[in-house]
Amino acid sequence: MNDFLLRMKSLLGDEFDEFLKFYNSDDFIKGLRVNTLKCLPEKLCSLLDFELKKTPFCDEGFYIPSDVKSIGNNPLHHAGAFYVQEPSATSAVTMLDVHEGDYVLDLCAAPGGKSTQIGAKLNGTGLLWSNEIVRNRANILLSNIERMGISNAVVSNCRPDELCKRLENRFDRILVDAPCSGEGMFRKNDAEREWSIEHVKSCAARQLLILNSAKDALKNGGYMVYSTCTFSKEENEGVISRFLTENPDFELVDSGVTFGRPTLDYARRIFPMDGGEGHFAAKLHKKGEQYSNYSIPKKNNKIDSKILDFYDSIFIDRPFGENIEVIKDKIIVLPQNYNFDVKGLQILRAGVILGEIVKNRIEPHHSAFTTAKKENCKSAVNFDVNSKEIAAYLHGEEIAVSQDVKGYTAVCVNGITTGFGKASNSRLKNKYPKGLRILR
Ligand SMILES: C[S@@+](CC[C@H](N)C(=O)[O-])C[C@H]1O[C@@H](n2cnc3c(N)ncnc32)[C@H](O)[C@@H]1O
Repeated sequence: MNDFLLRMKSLLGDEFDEFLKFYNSDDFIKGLRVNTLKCLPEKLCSLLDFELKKTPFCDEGFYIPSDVKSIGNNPLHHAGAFYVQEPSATSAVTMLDVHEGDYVLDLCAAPGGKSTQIGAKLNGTGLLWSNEIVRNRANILLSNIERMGISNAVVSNCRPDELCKRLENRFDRILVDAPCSGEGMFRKNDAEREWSIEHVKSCAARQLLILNSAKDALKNGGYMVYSTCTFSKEENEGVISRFLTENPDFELVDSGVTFGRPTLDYARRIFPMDGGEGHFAAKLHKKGEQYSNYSIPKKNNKIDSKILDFYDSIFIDRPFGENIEVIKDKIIVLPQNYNFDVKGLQILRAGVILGEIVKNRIEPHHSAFTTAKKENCKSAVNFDVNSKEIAAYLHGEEIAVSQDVKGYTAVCVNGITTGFGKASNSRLKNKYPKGLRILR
């Protein structure tokens, strides 16, 4: 038996044999989370051709049958109706208990499973700040935030210490889904061959550093969830115990959930026997009274009437608000609550790109259409998830539309915005970004 399994045996005692059954099987536990910004669970269940079964870890989480293949190519996935997410990975945001209006920082956010879950909970209110230290992973995070239609997010590519010093006392809730030794993923990718106690210890040290950075950005009275997808006690319990010793102004609190099993009284561990591949999460409270969010002075910046005309020519009721700024060639609608001094920080996106200025003209941006609801689009075409038209659109082809559809037009799958095209003479020119298209 290898060192990893020996440790699991001592951790699990009588339950080890049950764990081994999962470990030795090729069928791993698969799931998805419905994105309530774009679709309700009942609607998704009625549109997919396989059965969804609820998980215990979050209201929007479902198991999918292990033989379901290529779900990422489903048009509803392209439309952001759901996020493919290992079921127990949704537990940490449930424990964070985000409320509408909260300012939430997700410090280790790529590829964005938990950030997009937080974004749905905020439902366009408050602010989501998603940070990822690795640049190419931050780009993937951004693309998922766009696909899931989150209008009130900031995506940054910063070191946690640099970022949190600049954002001192600004957040009601912080998630630290820390880089870890990933033991909960071993069954999937045989990474246990790379397992070593030195790696576990270096992950634990790095996690403590990240938590000690994150604490500065949390308001007094705020809550922080630390989570990993590993089983080792040097990470998880070890990191939480050391953090609490070093920071007496923090306490471990009961998150009120019943999934998985308790550890350190209030933290939760999830093993495959509990219905997920494996997760650990602990909720911390920063003592003190919580003060309310800064009131945002209404900006009186004069917006060029050409920009407003463009906005109104494509969307109804200015769905992303009017906090508009032109940065280089991009017209950006910033989140309403974006009042941060970001000089020197690597910000990839704040809010929604409404359009780009190309040779004195304004062209709409893909993310504006994925974020708007169909009802807010002046022109929209709608196709069924199984239609040949939506398949053609996602492949990058031109599609036939009725004669009366004209100009920039949202393309929807069963009423959910996926992208856009430009219509004339009964044809819709494809504007689905090349990097997102399904290859033949
Ligand atoms: C467990 S993953 C996050 C998964 C993400 N929360 C989700 O739900 O999709 C941890 C992330 O931490 C990032 N990371 C690696 N080293 C880091 C460091 N020193 N500080 C902060 N983040 C780091 C990794 O690039 C990775 O994207």
